[in-house]
Amino acid sequence: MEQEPSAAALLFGDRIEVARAFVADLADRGEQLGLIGPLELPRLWTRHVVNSALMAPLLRPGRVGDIGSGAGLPGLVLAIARPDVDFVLIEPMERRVAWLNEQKDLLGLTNVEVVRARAEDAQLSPWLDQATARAVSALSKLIPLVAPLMKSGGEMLFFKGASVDAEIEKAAKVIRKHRLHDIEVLTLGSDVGTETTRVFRATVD
Ligand SMILES: C[S@@+](CC[C@H](N)C(=O)[O-])C[C@H]1O[C@@H](n2cnc3c(N)ncnc32)[C@H](O)[C@@H]1O
Repeated sequence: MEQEPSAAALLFGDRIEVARAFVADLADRGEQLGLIGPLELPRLWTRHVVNSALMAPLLRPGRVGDIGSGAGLPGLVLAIARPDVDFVLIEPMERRVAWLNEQKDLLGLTNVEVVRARAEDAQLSPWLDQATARAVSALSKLIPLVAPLMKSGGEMLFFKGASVDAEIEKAAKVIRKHRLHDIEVLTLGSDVGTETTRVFRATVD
C-alpha cells in the first residue's frame, strides 16, 4: 500500500489514528467486499482518503448527509475528521451499508447514522444542513435527488472532476427549478500539498 502522505496528518490532526485504522481495514478487505477496485489500492490514501478529507474544513456543526457513501467516501472519512459534526450516510446497497455500519462501530464513530435508501426514497428528519456526494452522478441528476432533503439555506458540496463547468451548464434548468444560488467551484488541496480536487458548492433557497 501507498505510504501515508504528509497531508493526512494535517487534515486529520489528532484523529489520524482513526483514519489509519479505516485505511488499513479498507486496504485489507475492500477489494474482497467489492468496495474498491484493485487498481485503487495503491492510491487509497491520496486519491481517496486525503481527497475526501479535503472537504472537512468546509463543514459546519450541524447535520451533513453524504449521498451514495459506498466504502465511506467521503462520509466516513469526514466523520473521522470532524467529530463535532453529525453525519447521515445514505446508501442503497446492502453490502455497503453493512460495511458502513461495521466501520461506524469499529471506529467508535458516535456521530454517524447509516440509512439504507436511495436519496430519492430517503425519509429524513430533520433535514440536512449540508449534503456531500462523490462519484454518484452528474449534477443534472444529483441536484433533484438531493434538494428535497435539504433545509432552506442548506449547502450542497459535491466533488467534481474537470467536467464541472460543462455539468453546471447542463444543469441550468434544475439549478433554476431548485432555486440554487451562490454557486461556485472551489479548488481544494494546494494548501496541504496534495493533488487538487474540484468541488461544486451551492446554497438552497
Ligand atoms: C461510484 S460509487 C461512489 C461511492 C463513493 N461515494 C466513492 O466516492 O467512492 C456510487 C455510489 O452511489 C450509490 N448510489 C447510486 N445511486 C444512488 C441514489 N439514487 N441514492 C443514493 N446512493 C446512490 C451507489 O450504491 C454507490 O455506492
